[in-house]
Amino acid sequence: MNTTGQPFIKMHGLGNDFVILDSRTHALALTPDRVRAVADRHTGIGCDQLIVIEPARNAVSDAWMTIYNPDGSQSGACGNATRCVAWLLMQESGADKVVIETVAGLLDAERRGPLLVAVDMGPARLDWRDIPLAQAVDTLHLPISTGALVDPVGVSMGNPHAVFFVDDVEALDLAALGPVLEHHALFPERANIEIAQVLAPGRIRMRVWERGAGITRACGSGACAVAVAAARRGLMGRAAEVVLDGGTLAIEWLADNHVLMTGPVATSFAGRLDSSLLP
Ligand SMILES: N[C@H](CCC[C@H](N)C(=O)O)C(=O)O
Repeated sequence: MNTTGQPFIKMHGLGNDFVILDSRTHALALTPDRVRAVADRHTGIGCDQLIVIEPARNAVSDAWMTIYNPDGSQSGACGNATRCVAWLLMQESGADKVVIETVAGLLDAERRGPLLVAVDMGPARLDWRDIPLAQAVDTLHLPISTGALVDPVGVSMGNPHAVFFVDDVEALDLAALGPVLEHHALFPERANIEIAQVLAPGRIRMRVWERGAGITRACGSGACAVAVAAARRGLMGRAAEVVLDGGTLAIEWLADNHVLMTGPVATSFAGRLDSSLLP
């Protein structure tokens, strides 16, 4: 039983799972290699993202959050982890509202139930420069295709997404198509790839190939991107129930262009990292 290593908490949002570290209490020095070691599901703890809660960097936020993919890359957004970190901070303070800051901006989060959290994920970025894309194109119809996936919508929620609308998300080989599209030349910072199928008015099914992580059971920023893309394409209104492999998120694209995401959080276990993973 490791009693001296860096403490961690394992949490998930609809099966999108996280190792959460806290540098406010235990200073740590992460490198891409150490992120990969912790995230490895065979030789490490295993997670879709490694999250670090850091001291707030200004008076308007409660904490800073850094997001690492299991390949060691960083991301500007992680919706499911934001709900989990917000929940931890609210459990700590007893507050029902917190502000989390990331490299992409400030995120307001609010408790909606004992294990239910709403996050204002910030504005949808729709200009090609903000996705970012390698050239000036209409983000409502990106000029790329791979196999049966054609004509996606580009959206950033602080991280890049390409949303493809399809007739049946179960019929596509996302494991084969995802990595090709993630690394497409149109995406200088790569992209998260979503395939989405309208089930009914206000209800949409999606699956995701996450940048730097592969297929995950849920993607909060991806669900926001899908809801915005569907509204922009006129496929539904500005509120949607987004059904992911791991469960359902409620998304609303607000009149001020911010996107509100509401969904559950869950704790799995806590422990301390062996020094072989994080010296
Ligand atoms: N792979 C994503 C980060 C995690 C996003 C996802 N887990 C979420 O809940 O938003 C990226 O590189 O932008």
